[in-house]
Amino acid sequence: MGTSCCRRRCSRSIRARRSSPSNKRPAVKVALLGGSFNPPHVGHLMAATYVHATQGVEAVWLMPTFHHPFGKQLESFEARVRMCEALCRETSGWLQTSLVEREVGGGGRTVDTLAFLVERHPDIQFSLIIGSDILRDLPNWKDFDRIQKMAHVLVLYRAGYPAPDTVGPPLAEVSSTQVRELLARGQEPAELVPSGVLAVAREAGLFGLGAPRARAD
Ligand SMILES: Nc1ncnc2c1ncn2[C@@H]1O[C@H](COP(=O)(O)OP(=O)(O)OP(=O)(O)O)[C@@H](O)[C@H]1O
Ligand SMILES: O=C(O)c1ccc[n+]([C@@H]2O[C@H](COP(=O)([O-])O)[C@@H](O)[C@H]2O)c1
Repeated sequence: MGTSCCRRRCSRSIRARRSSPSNKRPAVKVALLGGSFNPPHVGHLMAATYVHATQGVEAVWLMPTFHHPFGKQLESFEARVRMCEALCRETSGWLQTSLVEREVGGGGRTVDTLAFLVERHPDIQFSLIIGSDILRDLPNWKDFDRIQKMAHVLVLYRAGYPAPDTVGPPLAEVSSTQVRELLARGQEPAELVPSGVLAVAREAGLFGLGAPRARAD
């Protein structure tokens, strides 16, 4: 999948729109869900599904970070992309994985990614999904005001992080941190991570999976 695929799919709908007799058709709407995805989990899937089901967007693009702006230590970009692609396979095709953050490079700031996407896809109207836990970090984001000019920002209510002006009901109480902690204890987070994502993680030996476990005796 990846960016090229997002471009292909969107180009198709854009071409269809351009060949339409009316040029008053609304823009193609795409919601972006950026994240570490270390690993992706059912909370990401629920967030994307909620937005696709209620916000009138044709597609949701997962944008795994290439360089995390705050320097989080993560599994490799390629491995996280493969896990995101496995998450996307849980849907009928409206959820796609974008490699754009690798293409943009730099410090991994969302404003730069968004500016790049807006220029590349002038016919797409972007919205940006963030969970309400992110609100406390926003003062440290680069140019959040500019982000709001380029995209409609949708703040989803992440369970445990109530805030004013969130959209929708509280979403699943699950995090990648919790998943990593379970894996580190040798527990299978089968109820929190789709099996296809876990299969990719296992096959690639991510999060210590498949590594020899220390014996207590
Ligand atoms: N359970 C959830 N409900 C709603 N939004 C979520 C949920 N989990 C993640 N998100 C949102 O998805 C985006 C990407 O999240 P990220 O990949 O950092 O996952 P995370 O679970 O927060 O990871 P970590 O525990 O490693 O910090 C963020 O905007 C975050 O708020
Ligand atoms: O643009 C910024 O300054 C900025 C600072 C921190 C995080 N972000 C983005 O926010 C998204 C969620 O980040 P995180 O740490 O919750 O995985 C991800 O796409 C990051 O690139 C963006």
